[in-house]
Amino acid sequence: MMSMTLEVAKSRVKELREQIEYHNRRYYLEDKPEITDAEWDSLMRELLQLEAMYPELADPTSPTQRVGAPVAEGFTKVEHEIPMLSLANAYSAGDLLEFDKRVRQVVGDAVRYVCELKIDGLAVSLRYENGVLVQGATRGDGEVGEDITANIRTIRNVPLQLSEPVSIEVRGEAYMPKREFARLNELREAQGEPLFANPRNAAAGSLRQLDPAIAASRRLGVIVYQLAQPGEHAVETHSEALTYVARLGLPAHGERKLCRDIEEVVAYIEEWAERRHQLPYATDGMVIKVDDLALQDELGFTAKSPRWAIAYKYAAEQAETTLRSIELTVGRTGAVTPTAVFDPVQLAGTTVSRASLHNEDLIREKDIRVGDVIVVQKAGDIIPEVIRALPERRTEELPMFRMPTTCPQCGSPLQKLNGEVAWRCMNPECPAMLREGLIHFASRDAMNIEGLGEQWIAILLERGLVRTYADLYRLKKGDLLQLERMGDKLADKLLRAISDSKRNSLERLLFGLGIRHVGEKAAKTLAEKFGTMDALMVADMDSLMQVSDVGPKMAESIRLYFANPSVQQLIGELKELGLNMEYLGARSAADGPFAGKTVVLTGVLAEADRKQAAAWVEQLGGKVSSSVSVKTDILIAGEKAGSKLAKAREILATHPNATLQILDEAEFLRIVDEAGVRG
Ligand SMILES: NC(=O)c1ccc[n+]([C@@H]2O[C@H](COP(=O)([O-])OP(=O)(O)OC[C@H]3O[C@@H](n4cnc5c(N)ncnc54)[C@H](O)[C@@H]3O)[C@@H](O)[C@H]2O)c1
Ligand SMILES: [Zn+2]
Repeated sequence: MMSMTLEVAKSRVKELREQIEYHNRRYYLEDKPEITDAEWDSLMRELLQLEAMYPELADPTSPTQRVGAPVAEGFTKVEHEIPMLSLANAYSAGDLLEFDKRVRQVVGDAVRYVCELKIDGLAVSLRYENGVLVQGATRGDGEVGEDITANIRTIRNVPLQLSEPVSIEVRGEAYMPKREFARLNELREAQGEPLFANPRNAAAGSLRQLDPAIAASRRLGVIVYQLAQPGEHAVETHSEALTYVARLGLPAHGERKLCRDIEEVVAYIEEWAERRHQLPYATDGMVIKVDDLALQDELGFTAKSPRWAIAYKYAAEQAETTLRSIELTVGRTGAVTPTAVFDPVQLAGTTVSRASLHNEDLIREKDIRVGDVIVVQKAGDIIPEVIRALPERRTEELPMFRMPTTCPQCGSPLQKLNGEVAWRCMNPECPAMLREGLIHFASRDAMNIEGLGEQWIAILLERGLVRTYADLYRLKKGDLLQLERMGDKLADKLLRAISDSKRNSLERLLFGLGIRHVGEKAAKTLAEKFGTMDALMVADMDSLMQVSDVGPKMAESIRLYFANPSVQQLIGELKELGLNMEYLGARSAADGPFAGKTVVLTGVLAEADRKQAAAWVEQLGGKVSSSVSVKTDILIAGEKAGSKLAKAREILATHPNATLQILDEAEFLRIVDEAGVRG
């Protein structure tokens, strides 16, 4: 690079800036990156090096000098009183030693650092006035962000009210837990929707939405890592600021350590290199911050980042292995998905040997062939993916991958519907589709038949006890008792769960049937708008498309589905078997805002007695408990709340990771009213 002429450098710099701008738009605005973070980082590093070598090429509009991207259309803008900046990066212990040297040159040797795991989500600002949440915003370009208050309110661990009536702004990382990311992508794949590249993009894509119902349906969390104006709150160090923030009831960053020197920092980074994969959220590094706020002030900022902090990035974990075969599986919509099967490798804490290849086009684009050396990594720390093959390592000519023309399960011809990349088995009786379909039908978000998991479904199919969805409701105790490992009690329990599911509201059945493009949310809207299965079955394209969220693709798919005589027969049978075919109004408990939460009531409520309030909590999915402990999720505190409220505050102050949320009566009633369970 040293021998590069200015002309060559200039054109390379231009090219890099254009590429980075392009990828920034894909990443920050569209939440759909095309390249990996490591690839982006290397473009950025090259640009930084060139700009350092050729100062005459400096430009204040270069992406090296700017944060993020401007606000997307449709959002209200929020001006940040204090800019929300990025962080400088370190990739080695050497980089950290240099950072330490620069810091000590300015502030002297008595400096302590706080290390915090770098959560891979998106930065958000939360503003409280007199203890009440008034605004949530994205970082945007650092100066102006997007107003996402309505979405932030749906995040369960963000308190709507603090334990003290203070006015503060905090910053934190909004993230999608790894398991939720996996669940969401599975659902999207099944529905033929594009996948999110990683939890960060999924979180950003969920929060940067104009409809808060989307964010609400995805289980996001926030971890607070900064108090915006610590000077106003009588704290002298960053550590104290986070302790204070936790005392207010905010989810302060808990995975942190105060280090005496940079060597201790390096050791802490090592300590977490592997362990971090066990955390419920994805992390991509460690943030190192000068703890003393007065020293932070002395160090100040560059245009893009604070001089008192640096982000150490762990190397993206990739491994090379050999592709042994490409397996084909048939999903519940009939789509045939190729899966790479390779020699087992250690990756981000586990051994992996399989990764989805999604579709034939992708395999051809990446020219992946059985026998190739391939590079694999885990997207967002959780889902294994094949990044590329290394054709230069081929020692012999390998055959190109070819999709079979018939279903690997039932032998019917495969078809490609217009515009789609997936090949599909169109045989409605294909056993593979039925198996996947039943798993989905019984799942928690669909008919919620507890106990009827993948294994029992496989056994029922194998024994020929079930051939259609309707057969589930025809099962007799005698049938079940023939099965191995099926006891009397278990059989009763299973039959009761199956029978209970008959009473589900229409949306669960609609979602469970697995109509293409009809997700959980669309099922709900359709049930609400049409009221009954009969009305929906005869709806024409026009009336379907009048429903918000229903586009031509979904409307078409619904029409086709109900036009199918075997579907009509199935619905008829389900009706005869006593399944409810109507929308039952208010949300069912398992979707309720308190679903899975342990709730404690205390104090006096003005508008409801304790018993009534408890009934609402239960109707909305919560479990009422009488005492406050670390396991409590929500405390509803009325007037004159005493020892339970004190206990809750104590827990929040002493457990930085506690997610306990304190609601007053007004907030509680607002949730109850939004869910429509109050008369
Ligand atoms: N793949 C792509 O196309 C593409 C495009 C643009 C950016 N990127 C990725 O984004 C990065 C640059 O983005 P950036 O400017 O947001 O910088 P960054 O993500 O490297 O670092 C700054 C951010 O870290 C976050 N953070 C997490 N934990 C934190 C903690 N404990 N304390 C402080 N901050 C914490 C904050 O949100 C902060 O804004 C790149 O390194 C790259 O990985 C990728
Ligand atoms: Zn088939």
